[in-house]
Amino acid sequence: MEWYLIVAFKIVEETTNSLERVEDTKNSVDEDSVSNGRREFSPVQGPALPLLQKIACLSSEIENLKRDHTSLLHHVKSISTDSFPGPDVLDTLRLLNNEHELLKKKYVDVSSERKQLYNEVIELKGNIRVFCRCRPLNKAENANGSTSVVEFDSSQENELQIVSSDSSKKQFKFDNVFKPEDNQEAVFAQTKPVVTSVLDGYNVCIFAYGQTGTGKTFTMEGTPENRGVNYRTLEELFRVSKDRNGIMRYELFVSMLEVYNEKIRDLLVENSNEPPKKLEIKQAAEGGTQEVPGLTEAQVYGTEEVWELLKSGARVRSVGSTNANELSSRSHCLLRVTVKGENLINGQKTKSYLWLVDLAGSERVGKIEVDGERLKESQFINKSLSALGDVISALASKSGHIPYRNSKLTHILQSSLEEIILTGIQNEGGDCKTLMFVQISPSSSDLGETLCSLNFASRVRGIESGPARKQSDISELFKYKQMAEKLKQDEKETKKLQDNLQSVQLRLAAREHICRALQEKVKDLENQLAEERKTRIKQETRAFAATSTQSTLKQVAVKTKTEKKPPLAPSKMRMPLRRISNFVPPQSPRPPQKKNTMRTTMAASEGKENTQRTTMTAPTNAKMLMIPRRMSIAVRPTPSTTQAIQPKRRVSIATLRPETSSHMTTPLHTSLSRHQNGNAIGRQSLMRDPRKARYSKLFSPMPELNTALESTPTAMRCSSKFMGSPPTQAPGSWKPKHPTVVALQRKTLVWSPLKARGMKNYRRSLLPSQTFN
Ligand SMILES: Nc1ncnc2c1ncn2[C@@H]1O[C@H](COP(=O)(O)OP(=O)(O)OP(=O)(O)O)[C@@H](O)[C@H]1O
Repeated sequence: MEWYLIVAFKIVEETTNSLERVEDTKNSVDEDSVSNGRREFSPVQGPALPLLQKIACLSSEIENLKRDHTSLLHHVKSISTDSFPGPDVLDTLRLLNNEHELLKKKYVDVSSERKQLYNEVIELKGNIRVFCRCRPLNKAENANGSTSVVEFDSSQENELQIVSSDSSKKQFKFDNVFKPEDNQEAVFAQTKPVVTSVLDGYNVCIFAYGQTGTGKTFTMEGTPENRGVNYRTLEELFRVSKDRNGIMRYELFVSMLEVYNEKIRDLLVENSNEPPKKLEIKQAAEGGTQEVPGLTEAQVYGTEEVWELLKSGARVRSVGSTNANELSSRSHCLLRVTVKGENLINGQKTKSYLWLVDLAGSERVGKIEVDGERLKESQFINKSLSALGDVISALASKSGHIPYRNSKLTHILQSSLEEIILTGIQNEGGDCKTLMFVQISPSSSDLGETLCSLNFASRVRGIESGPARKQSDISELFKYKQMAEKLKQDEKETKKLQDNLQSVQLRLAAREHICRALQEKVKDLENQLAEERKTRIKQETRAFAATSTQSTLKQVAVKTKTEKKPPLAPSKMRMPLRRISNFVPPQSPRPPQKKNTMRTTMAASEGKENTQRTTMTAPTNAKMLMIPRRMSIAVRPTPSTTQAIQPKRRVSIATLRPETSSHMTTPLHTSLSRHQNGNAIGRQSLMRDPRKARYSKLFSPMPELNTALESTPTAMRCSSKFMGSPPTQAPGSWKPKHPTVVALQRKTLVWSPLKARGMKNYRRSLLPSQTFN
């Protein structure tokens, strides 16, 4: 602008100068002509004419120049007023400049906030997301009449049910479920948000898993008519990067490799006939990511170029024919898209990877009937897939060690499965985004494989990772961890208790076994006893018959008849033996004690050889000391090694009560006498023991018996069914007649193995306690 003004001013200046010069010339000419005119005016006027013409020309020239001058002046004037900004304009310009800077800064802030929010949305949906896609029944399946075992309930979104052969249904839920009729667009619409994260600097990994022939390659690669996730992803990346043009500058690079039999092969080599380069995974210096040195990395600028690259890579891929898929992928195919981004506003640089993985089919070797090379391939495939499962499990359980290096597949995907690495001015932390497509077949013939795949996918879906979830409530996570710890402890304790319970149950079983054996023994003994009783009754009946013939004893017989006790009830009518249990039975009530009649039963064991049982009624009165006493002794013969245990024999012995009680041979009496001899309080202490006190009462006088004894001859005194015994009977064959004595004689006398073992607790339960009545 300034030069223009300067030029204008110069022109005006020059015009003014020339005007002045012209004016000067004109004036000088006029002066000359006046002087000359005076001189030439008189007689000679001819030579003045050219000068006048010259003046006239110059005058018109002056007029022209004057006009130009005026117009130039106007022009200059207009330039100076219209073109130069005033101070207001300059102020506005300054303000606008400031505002522009502010907006730039705001944009950077908002764009990073958008990135963050977008990332959070992805994380809230799940950093590891699982989509299930079911392919339609194919021609072969339709031809052989296979039915679909997959059911989709429209009311339950993202769920599917597998109908088993027994009509039972198993339900599965995923982040998205695609039915056979869902097309490639529908599938990619749900995939898109995850994919575009890579442009924000996040690592993304998408892989397709499933049985062979279920559509993994169809989903990832697609066909020219139905392009898959790989192509659509790159198309979307180009679209978004174009949208962000001017703010972000992106560069996209594509690599394609396959892991075949645990070897890495570059699929983008120029000449596929060349021997394959040996590629290895190396830890990169920057950020510790996994790199494959020597792997072709082609920069791509447009979708068509990408499509050509994908096609050429797919052509080189190892495929083979199995009976499950004519073009079965025998390797894991990995397409890596490297995105380098630069923020044009703040200069921030990012580098992120997007892995698009078409896994080899998870097949059962037996099912697809392969052998030779195919078998070897299948083994490698299954090994690497199980390594992937292990990594996922370890991630799910937040294990300290994740076995990435167990296979080439997991090793190469390590950084994509763990954390995002951003290079440049600013590093942003965060987990990578993983999306898995679990591909299934609807056919009933693939039911087993379908269930396996769905179970694996459910396990993957169980991984709850991602900073949004982690950061959303760290205390909650800590609480869960503690709960898990407690659960582990509880489980341990439960196991311990179960072990204890088992050992107690074993001991109980052993005890019950012993108890059963003992019960059987008791039953045997009861039978023996019944036998013995029968024999005895017979003997007694015979003795009674013999005595009843004697007429001299008629009167006595009449008397005895009134006192005679009814014969013992048959064994069936007696109280049954109590069942042996492991519990101590409650104390049985004491038998009612008759006034003046005391009874005791004592069992005395004399070693293992025999067992004696003594029953007696004993008055302590001096007179009564002479009353013949009767002791019943059960004798068990010495067990011999060659003979079975003989039934014990019982003998009844009538004895005379010795002069002093100290001569009693019963255990009670022995103990009593020991007390008496030892110290004076012996008896008192004995009396304090209720059982012993009961025994001691036995030795108190019985008035009833005393009277009878006074009025009846010794041989006749006892009222019993044995009253018929002749008076001439020898003292050894004396039979008591008193009902109590007789009853005591009849009391069941049992040799119990429990007694022999000292099992006192069982005594009450095994021995009848009511035989005294
Ligand atoms: N959703 C679908 N719609 C139509 N056709 C499909 C679908 N999914 C798969 N197919 C067809 O099924 C056949 C097998 O698919 P594909 O080769 O993708 O299976 P795969 O899982 O990759 O098998 P492999 O593991 O053996 O490589 C192909 O012919 C494919 O076109």
